Amino acid sequence: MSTEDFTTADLYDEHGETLQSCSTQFRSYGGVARFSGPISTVHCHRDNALVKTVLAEPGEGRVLVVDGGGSLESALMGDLIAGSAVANGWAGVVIHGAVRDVVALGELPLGVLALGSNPRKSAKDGVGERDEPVGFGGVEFVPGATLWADEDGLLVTRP
Ligand SMILES: O=C([O-])CC(=O)C(=O)O
Repeated sequence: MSTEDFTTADLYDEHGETLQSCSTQFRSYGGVARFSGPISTVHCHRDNALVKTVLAEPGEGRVLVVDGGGSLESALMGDLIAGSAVANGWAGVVIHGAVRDVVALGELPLGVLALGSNPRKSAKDGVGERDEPVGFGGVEFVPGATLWADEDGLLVTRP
């Protein structure tokens, strides 16, 4: 399914509870509000080295789901890492945490959902896990599952 021809409400009406619906109220920071793709994950806490590494790899239309534990104490992505995601073909990034450089993020052709923003940067030690299931907002985000996001919210196929 391309990123232009769905709405999450129509998907829910068609597929119902075969889809998981995320109750976390994200804010959209990217230049693209509607996006979809297979999930990859990073789990980290106030350290974004893994986020940078993963988004520098070929995205092939994937969506990176970053579970930052909901911390708003420092940003897990700014315009440079997001620009790398665009250059490498990622469809979007969903961050259970904070971003920064929000004006620049809004000009990028990338879906970006986050809880909030903070100008403070994160550590670069590379502590965290990648491509393990993560969960928030009542949804289990399993690598390889499909995520759809638009102005109404975020849906994920059930594992
Ligand atoms: O480097 C960082 O920590 C995040 C950032 O500001 C960027 O991606 O531009």
